[in-house]
Amino acid sequence: MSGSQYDWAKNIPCRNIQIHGFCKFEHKGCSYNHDPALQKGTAVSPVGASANTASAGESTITSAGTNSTVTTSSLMSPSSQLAGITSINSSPVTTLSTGKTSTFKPSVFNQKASYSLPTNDNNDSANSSTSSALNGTSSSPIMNKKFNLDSPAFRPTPLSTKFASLSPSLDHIPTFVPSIPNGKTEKSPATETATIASAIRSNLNGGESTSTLNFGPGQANAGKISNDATFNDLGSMSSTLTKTNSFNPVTAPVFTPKTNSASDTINSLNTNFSSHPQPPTGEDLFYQNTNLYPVNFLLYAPPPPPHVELNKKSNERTVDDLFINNKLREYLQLKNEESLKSISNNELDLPSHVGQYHSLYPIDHNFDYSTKSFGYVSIVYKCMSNENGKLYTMRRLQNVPITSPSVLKSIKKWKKVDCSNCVKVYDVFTTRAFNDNSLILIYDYYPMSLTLMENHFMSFPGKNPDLITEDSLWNYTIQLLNAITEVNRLGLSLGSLTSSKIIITNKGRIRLSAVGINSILEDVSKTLPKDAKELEEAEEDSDLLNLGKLILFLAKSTTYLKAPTEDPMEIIMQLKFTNVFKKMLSYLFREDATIERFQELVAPMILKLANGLQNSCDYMESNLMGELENARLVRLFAKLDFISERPEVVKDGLWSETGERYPIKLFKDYVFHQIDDNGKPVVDLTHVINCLNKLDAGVDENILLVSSDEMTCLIMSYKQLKELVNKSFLKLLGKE
Ligand SMILES: Nc1ncnc2c1ncn2[C@@H]1O[C@H](COP(=O)(O)OP(=O)(O)OP(=O)(O)O)[C@@H](O)[C@H]1O
Repeated sequence: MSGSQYDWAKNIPCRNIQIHGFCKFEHKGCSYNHDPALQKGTAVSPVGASANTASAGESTITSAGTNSTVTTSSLMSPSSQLAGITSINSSPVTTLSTGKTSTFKPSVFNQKASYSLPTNDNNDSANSSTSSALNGTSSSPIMNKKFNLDSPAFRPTPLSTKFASLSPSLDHIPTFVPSIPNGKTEKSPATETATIASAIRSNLNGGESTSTLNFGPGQANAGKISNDATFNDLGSMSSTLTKTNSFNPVTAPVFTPKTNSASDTINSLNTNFSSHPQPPTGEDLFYQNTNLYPVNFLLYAPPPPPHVELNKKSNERTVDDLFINNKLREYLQLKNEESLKSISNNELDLPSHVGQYHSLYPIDHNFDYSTKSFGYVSIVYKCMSNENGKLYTMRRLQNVPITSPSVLKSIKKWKKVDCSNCVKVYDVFTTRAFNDNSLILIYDYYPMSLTLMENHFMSFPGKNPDLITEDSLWNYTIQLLNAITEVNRLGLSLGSLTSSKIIITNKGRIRLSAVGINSILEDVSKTLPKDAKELEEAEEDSDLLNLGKLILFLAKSTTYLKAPTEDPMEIIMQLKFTNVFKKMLSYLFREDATIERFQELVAPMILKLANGLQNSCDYMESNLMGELENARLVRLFAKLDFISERPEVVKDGLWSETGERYPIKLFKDYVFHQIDDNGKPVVDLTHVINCLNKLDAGVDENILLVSSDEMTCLIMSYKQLKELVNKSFLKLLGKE
């Protein structure tokens, strides 16, 4: 390589040094300049070469609480190194660790990180240096000769003339318009672009613009854009904006989430069986499936994933274990949800009140009113008493010919029935509130109940009919025997037992749902001209026989009868159940059957049932115990909140933040307002419950309480805190 040939390069900094930090051809003939003085301040500094990064190895990240000193180079990503981060400092705070999350690090928010970004000057100078070299503005005469401003520019020959006439200005470049599918209205690209732009603008401006977008069904103004499939995505995106901007809490429709929960199933049944199904309104369509999940039942205690549950050691607990069993909780919450359902009176043309009862809500699942269990159309509502605010079930029998109030007298005796297998009856009266002559009976309300008929023979969305097994039939028999025994003891008779008048109020728990009606209707029928023979036949059936008929009806539905017959004994012989069961069932059809003898017959099974019930009681009690502990903590929460941050005593030096009760405020910060190393809030229920339990017990364990500005640090024991809390609370009550 001749020295004179590459003389022009001797003032140009070598790019190898700029890029790699060194040039391996420096002494092997590279003609570019390797002088460090010239390199500095010209191009982007290579890693480790700048003054900033030279000190990087000494800078530290001081993690509050851990006091760890870590070299920046080991922590920083290459990009941050390039960005020249020198140090992230925060004042170190040492705290006492009382658990895995009990390190309070308020200082993390106050970290003042100093960043040293590469300056534009450097880049500019590098660029200018490079470009000057390329543009030949250096003093090299050779560059001037080879490549200068006067050199002809490269102009590619256009392949087509399509764009030749277009202006190079950005404003004049046409928008890309995808080909329009068949059948779609064609719009000029310019119109579309303008319309989209105006639509977005109108949405962003809170819909002030005159152009309207229609993104959801039921919107009054069906805009022109919404019909165009090209804008569907844009529409769905912008609909959020429109909805948010135009939301008015006063006029907004009440949102009822559509869920897959059991209660929803029941709800949907109401719709499915309705004889006059209502077409969904625009709002219904809009809201449907917006919330596929039931109300946030798991918001505060999600169940652990199955693998965690499986691998849990006997001494380990999850947050889930601190609360009532999830399935039980969900079930109870669904019941609560069902109890709270309501409907506007106008919607179903229901009276606003019937006597002292108001807020009627139909709970029938079967809207086929042609089936008349009692010879009259019967409709069941949930209602609320104006007297005590409790929920009740109102059964309405339409057009019962009651001529005298004396026919209602029998209810007095029925009110005395206090049996766990009978729904308690409270009241009976007649009303014209429904614009007819209705007989009303008021019963206890059991949310989410299904009749035996519904449970075993009907399928609802999300629920198939439950299988009838020998065990379930024993269960029903014994529970109904209990009801019969109690009713007979009071000198009453149940009359016919039908599967649609027995409700399942809990797993395997059944209750007679329409007690007393038969007695009233019998008295009513006595006031009417009646065939004497009919009356005789009605008297024949004993409660035991009625029980036998019901159990036989349920049992025979499980078996295919080879020889269809009406004779109960023959049917029982064909059943595929144990002989003990068959013996029990056939006894119910004997004329000499007595309750006492029947009770003896089923005694072993009663013991089995009693065992199951006691186990169930124990399970419920253990859940109750857990909730008892939670209730204790709720009271403690309330106590703490009653004491701290009271506005009326803020001027009281002793009570306010800087006064005697200051540790309580700091303790609340310690429990609820911790943040982790990254400044993220620590949401750890275990920590909260640990701390509150220790406070409640007043343990002799010290904690460090630090104010958020780190100006105050207190070391206190839970014992001292408990004394302070109690003292403050008594003072608040004026008892100190
Ligand atoms: N005390 C009650 N508490 C809660 N729900 C009840 C109560 N009594 C009845 N129900 C519910 O009301 C609904 C209607 O009950 P009803 O006795 O009218 O049954 P049905 O199948 O409609 O019978 P029918 O065809 O004879 O009218 C059932 O789903 C039942 O579970």
